[in-house]
Amino acid sequence: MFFSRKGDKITQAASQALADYFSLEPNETERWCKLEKDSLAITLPFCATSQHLTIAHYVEDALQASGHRVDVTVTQHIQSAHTKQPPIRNIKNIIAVASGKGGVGKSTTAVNLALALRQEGARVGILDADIYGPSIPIMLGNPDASPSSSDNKHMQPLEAYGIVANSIGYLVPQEDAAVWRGPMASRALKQLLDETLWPVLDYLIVDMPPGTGDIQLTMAQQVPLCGAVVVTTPQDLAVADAQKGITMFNKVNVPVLGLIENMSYYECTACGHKDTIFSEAGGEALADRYGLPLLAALPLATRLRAYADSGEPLVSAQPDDPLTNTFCEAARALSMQLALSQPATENEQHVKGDPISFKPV
Ligand SMILES: Nc1ncnc2c1ncn2[C@@H]1O[C@H](COP(=O)(O)OP(=O)(O)OP(=O)(O)O)[C@@H](O)[C@H]1O
Repeated sequence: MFFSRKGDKITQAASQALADYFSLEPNETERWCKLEKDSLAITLPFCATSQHLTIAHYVEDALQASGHRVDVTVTQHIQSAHTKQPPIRNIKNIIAVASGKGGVGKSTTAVNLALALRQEGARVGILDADIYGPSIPIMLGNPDASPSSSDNKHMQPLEAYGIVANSIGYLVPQEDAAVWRGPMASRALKQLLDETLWPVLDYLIVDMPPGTGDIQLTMAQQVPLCGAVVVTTPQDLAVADAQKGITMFNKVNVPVLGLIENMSYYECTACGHKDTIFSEAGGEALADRYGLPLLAALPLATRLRAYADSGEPLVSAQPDDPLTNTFCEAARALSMQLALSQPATENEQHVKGDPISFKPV
């Protein structure tokens, strides 16, 4: 009895410390804590590897302050969110990255976000469904590659920088795909999803075609999406289109997990002056209007474009760059938002294990 009451106190104090750390309620963090003899195991339901040590020390200090000397370990386990559509083999969570307007930096954001999720310890894939301009192959440095197939029915995804990828751009010349009508485009997306031999993935990021027309709507309906991220610039025109994107996802009951404002400002590399080229705070205002988290406000930065063009995105090429840190913060916030806002499914039968030919990265 004595021990169980003491154990309860330790778990309560740890839940409170975690709640303080993440600005949550203790009833949300209690289930992450498990007391085993003299140590406390915390299992986060989202990816945040870069924070594990800090969190462990934070909770240890809080426990010590309340008179408990306990070793704390932190790990993470990402579950599948429940979706209406049947899940895809081996993929726990599919997240669309979308934009109402073209050219706002959706693909650049999608690929860096995917790599940031990977840096935070998640197993990640990216599916480039942007039929109008599939740019992921260039950004991953393998534009001339194509997925191999041993049975002419299934494709091996390509691997780059610790993530796996498939793209319409690996399969058909861009001028062919760009003139596809809606049904062909959405059939192609479904095929890419179903016929790729995905290894076990915590997250598959889908880079959607820009816009909010029939093609995008059908795609959003056909894929078991557990959420979407909408990318916009602060400019009124882009924000108005991003708003249409939010409405589109609401229509098909896909929760928007957050917004990313890209090209928020330009900081002069010579004098440090900040210029808000595409207007100011449009993304923030949109996030406030819809009660959505603003996951990041990214500057217009030459190196973000240059690394993407060179075939190794910034997050992979420059792990210590402050912008990489911004992407990692956005990745942790996105992962946490998904874990806390959606019920996880009890049934993970679709997670079968990695294909024999795949060596986990
Ligand atoms: N924050 C940024 N700083 C500098 N350049 C950027 C930034 N974001 C994107 N770019 C550049 O802007 C161009 C368009 O970006 P990207 O292809 O990611 O946009 P998109 O929204 O996916 O476009 P599309 O509508 O064609 O799909 C690219 O050349 C990219 O390198």
